[in-house]
Amino acid sequence: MAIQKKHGKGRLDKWYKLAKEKGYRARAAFKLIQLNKKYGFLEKSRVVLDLCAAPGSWCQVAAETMPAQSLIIGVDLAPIKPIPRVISFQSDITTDKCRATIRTHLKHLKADTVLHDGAPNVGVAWVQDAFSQAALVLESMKLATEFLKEGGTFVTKVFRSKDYNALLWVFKQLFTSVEATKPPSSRNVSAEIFVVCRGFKAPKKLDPKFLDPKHVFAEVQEPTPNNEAKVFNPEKKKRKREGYEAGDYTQHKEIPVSDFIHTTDPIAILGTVNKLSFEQSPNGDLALAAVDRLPETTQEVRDCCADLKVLGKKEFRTLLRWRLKVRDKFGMSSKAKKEQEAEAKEEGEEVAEVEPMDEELRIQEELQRLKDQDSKEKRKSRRKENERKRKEIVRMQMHMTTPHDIGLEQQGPAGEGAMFTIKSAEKVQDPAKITDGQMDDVDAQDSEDSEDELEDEDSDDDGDRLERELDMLYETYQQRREEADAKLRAKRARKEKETDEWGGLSDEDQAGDATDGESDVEGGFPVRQLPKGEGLSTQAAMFFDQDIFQDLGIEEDNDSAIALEDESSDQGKRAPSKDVPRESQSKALKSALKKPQPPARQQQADDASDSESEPENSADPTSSAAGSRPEDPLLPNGQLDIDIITAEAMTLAQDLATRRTRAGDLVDDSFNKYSFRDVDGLPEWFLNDETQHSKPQRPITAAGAAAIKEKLRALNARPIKKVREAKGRKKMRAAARLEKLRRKSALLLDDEGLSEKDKAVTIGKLMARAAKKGRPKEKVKVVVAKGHNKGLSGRPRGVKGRYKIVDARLKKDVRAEKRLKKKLKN
Ligand SMILES: C[S@@+](CC[C@H](N)C(=O)[O-])C[C@H]1O[C@@H](n2cnc3c(N)ncnc32)[C@H](O)[C@@H]1O
Repeated sequence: MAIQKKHGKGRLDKWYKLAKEKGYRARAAFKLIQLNKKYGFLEKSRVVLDLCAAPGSWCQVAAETMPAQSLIIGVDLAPIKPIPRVISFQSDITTDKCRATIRTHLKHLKADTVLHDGAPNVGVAWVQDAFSQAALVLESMKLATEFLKEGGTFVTKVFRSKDYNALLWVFKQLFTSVEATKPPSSRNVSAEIFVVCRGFKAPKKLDPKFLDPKHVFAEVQEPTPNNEAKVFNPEKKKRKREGYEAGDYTQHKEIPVSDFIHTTDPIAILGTVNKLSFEQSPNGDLALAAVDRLPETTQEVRDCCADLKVLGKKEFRTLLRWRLKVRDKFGMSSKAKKEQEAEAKEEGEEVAEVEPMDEELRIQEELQRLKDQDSKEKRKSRRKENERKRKEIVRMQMHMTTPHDIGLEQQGPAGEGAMFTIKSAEKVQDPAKITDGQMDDVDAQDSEDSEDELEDEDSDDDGDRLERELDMLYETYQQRREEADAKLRAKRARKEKETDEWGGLSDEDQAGDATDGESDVEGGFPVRQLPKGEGLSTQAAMFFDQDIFQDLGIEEDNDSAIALEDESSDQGKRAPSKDVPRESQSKALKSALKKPQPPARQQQADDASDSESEPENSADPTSSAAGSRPEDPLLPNGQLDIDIITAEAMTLAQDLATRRTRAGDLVDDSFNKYSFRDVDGLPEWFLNDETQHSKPQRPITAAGAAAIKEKLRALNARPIKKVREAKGRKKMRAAARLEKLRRKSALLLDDEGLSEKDKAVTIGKLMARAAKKGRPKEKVKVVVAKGHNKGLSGRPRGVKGRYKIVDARLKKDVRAEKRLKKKLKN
């Protein structure tokens, strides 16, 4: 049998060495020291009970820290070598004998603090270890409740297993404050955590359930299983902080597809399992074979089932939808069941009804069913209402509605029985009907449809629920990613800022809307008025009046618009460098280098994709070069202050400089197939995923890449911040000295009592002193008076600069004196 090395898991770490150095019997001593440093319970305690104390390092710490004359009792299964000021004995803390012995030692006293660092004989299997440790904790708490005084403290070690939350719950019932902490000396690889429970409530009658392992560990469960972590972050699961499932010690999990179809919690399966298998067992599985042969079981579904750990949200959705379809086919969904019943009724078949044996039981069941139905409906309406409110708030934040509108809606026009609802309006294919006042048709159709709708709602219920669950999990997952990733957080903040900054409809817009006379109506659609007399030709004005140009800043910057107009209309006829004024060119270039503003949604999507790639990898050179600043300020010399940081941007800049590309081409290029993707109504998760790839790939040249490399090299060659700061400080001090000197010299010059010569001499001295101050202090060379330097009166041979002759004996004596002083101090 292999011998386990004592230094496995890095046991001989710094705490181990420190414990040896300080004379503690175990490195665990530092855990108590650190816990006490944080909560300070030992200094206030006069009586401490240390359960599971061997070899005794916690007792040692307690004896050191607690006031003199304190009572410390330590107990363990293993013998504890005597420790001064500590009473120790050997016993099992789960036995009555141990309890009796403690009582005899405590006499009439109660403990201020009960410590428990117990660990059962570990190494059998994680599940058993974790469970028996949790049970031991409960036993120790039993003793604590018996011997702790009111307001006392209980410190215990707990393993983070699935029983952890149950234990915390019990502690919270008995103590006013419960905090879990992991001291630095506790190894990160260890699942142990320490719980400090303060303010023992000392209830007169203790509910025995609190101390019953069967009750505690069976009843108190984790409130909600963290399916999100399972679905979107399978790696997290590997850490096994929650502990392994009983009897499940393998990493790879494979279950038959039929289990996935049958389960009531498909998301949990998707999160925990590696593969859904279509393979038949030796005895054959009919359900599996049927699923395998269904036309709905496409190759895509099979591929998805083969490895669940590599799937994204889209694929999970596909699997969930497929499951619903299969359940429908097999008559497992509520819709299918209803259909079957209806068919049976139609055919005049008698639907077998099982008479309940007991009338009372039947009534109870019926009541329960009605209750369930009622609560389901309530939940549904609450959810709908919440969703509506959320949307309303978003609309309000975007100035798309006013609180007044909300009030109106709440009062009812859009609610039940309303004369006109958008929903009913949507159902009418011809909007003209509504304008003609033919709402009767609408209502009739509405009432007809309402039954179908109800049925649809029922049948889609399962799918909706699962999709909602999946959406929620995805949202939480995104939030967690944002929390962990500062870049994503910054991106989200920027997005929010953009949304906030949108000022809604301006007064002008509204005024424009109000004055009908100014906008022509053609075929029922308002036609935008062309800008008049702004120096653009009518054709150009119409062209630039398109929505996509609205955010380009062309209107604000008339010159650049003219330059662009010239370029767009005269392309090929003349080079802009010759005919367009230089200033206009620079402005056109500026607006070209600014990221052209595609539709708002597209830009958001682009932003999202940017956040996930490093600036160097960004495929949009204009965004990575100039996109970091909202405005590109001009340098004092009038040049654009654009920091080019990517090879793509550098290539583009070089192309622009050498006229291989013109600003106009750049603008044209920006309107590519990616700019006008129709993203309306697409879910956020899809956009997040898709926009990583939906962007143009711009070529880079070797020269561009080399230039960026050179730039980075120059950046890296700069001195580090500390050095630059030190140099800056030095410069500042020199400037201050010079200023002082200048002031003093001015005073001296004004002094009429001094001759010109004296003034010159004094100023010369001042300058010499100031120059000397700036120089580093010259080191004094110490020369020992021995050998040929013995008895020497003058500069020793070969020594330049400042020197000091010292006596060898004196040197030794001074050193010895210092040593002695230090020793006495310690
Ligand atoms: C990690 S050690 C305690 C170290 C101790 N706190 C120290 O500082 O030296 C865990 C101890 O729990 C003890 N133990 C486990 N089960 C016990 C039980 N039922 N009764 C008493 N002690 C027990 C073990 O004998 C072991 O010495």
